[in-house]
Amino acid sequence: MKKPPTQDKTDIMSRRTKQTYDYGQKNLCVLLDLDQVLADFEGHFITKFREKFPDDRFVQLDERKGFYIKDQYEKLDRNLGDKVRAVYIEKGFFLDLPEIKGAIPAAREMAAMDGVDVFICSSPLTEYQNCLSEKFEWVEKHLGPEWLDRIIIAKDKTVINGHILIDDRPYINGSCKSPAWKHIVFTAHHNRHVEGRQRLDNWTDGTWRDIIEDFKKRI
Ligand SMILES: Cc1cn([C@H]2C[C@H](OP(=O)(O)O)[C@@H](CO)O2)c(=O)[nH]c1=O
Ligand SMILES: [Mg+2]
Repeated sequence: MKKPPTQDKTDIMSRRTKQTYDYGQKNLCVLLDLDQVLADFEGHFITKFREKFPDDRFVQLDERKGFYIKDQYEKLDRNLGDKVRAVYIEKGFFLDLPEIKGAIPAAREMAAMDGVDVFICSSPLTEYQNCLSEKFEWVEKHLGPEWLDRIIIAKDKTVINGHILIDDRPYINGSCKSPAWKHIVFTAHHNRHVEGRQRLDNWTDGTWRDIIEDFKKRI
């Protein structure tokens, strides 16, 4: 069993989490995905794509299907793949993502709940050059500098520990075949065809609180 650290060593730790070590109480660890859970990747993509390539065909949000935007556009026209990529690798794309409605107040409220630790768990693009630093900037801008300590960047989210992962990607695979977390699918146009999954549809109707309270009882 992990021993409670001495007072002077805990300074940074206790600032980051409300972890209680082995005093008999356990915190619920919630992993929040960033793109399409807190930040509106899909909506911003369409705006930028149409600005940059006004003469090209595009996919309306309510016609989106499948996780990768590029795959669907390439089915429309195989030359669109490079244009899609050019939109999201451009400097400023990730920084300028608007918030998903209600996500920021919900994340703040969740992090302030007793017995709950919240982390942001996001994958970088392989073309990380702009995306990686802009994810940190986005979090600092929208949630504040104290949230920088809560960012987990992982290409493979299956190896990350936590009780719940709220993520719009419907199938999350990786080297760990039975991840510690339970995946709650955050509803997006691209995943609404996927059936039989526990979901969170939005941050505005308060149902996220029921999910958190329910999981708190289960750990
Ligand atoms: C290429 C691509 C990336 N993304 C997001 C998912 C990842 O962020 P996140 O893990 O925060 O959801 C990030 C890198 O792939 O960009 C999409 O949501 N759709 C796409 O088509
Ligand atoms: Mg996502």
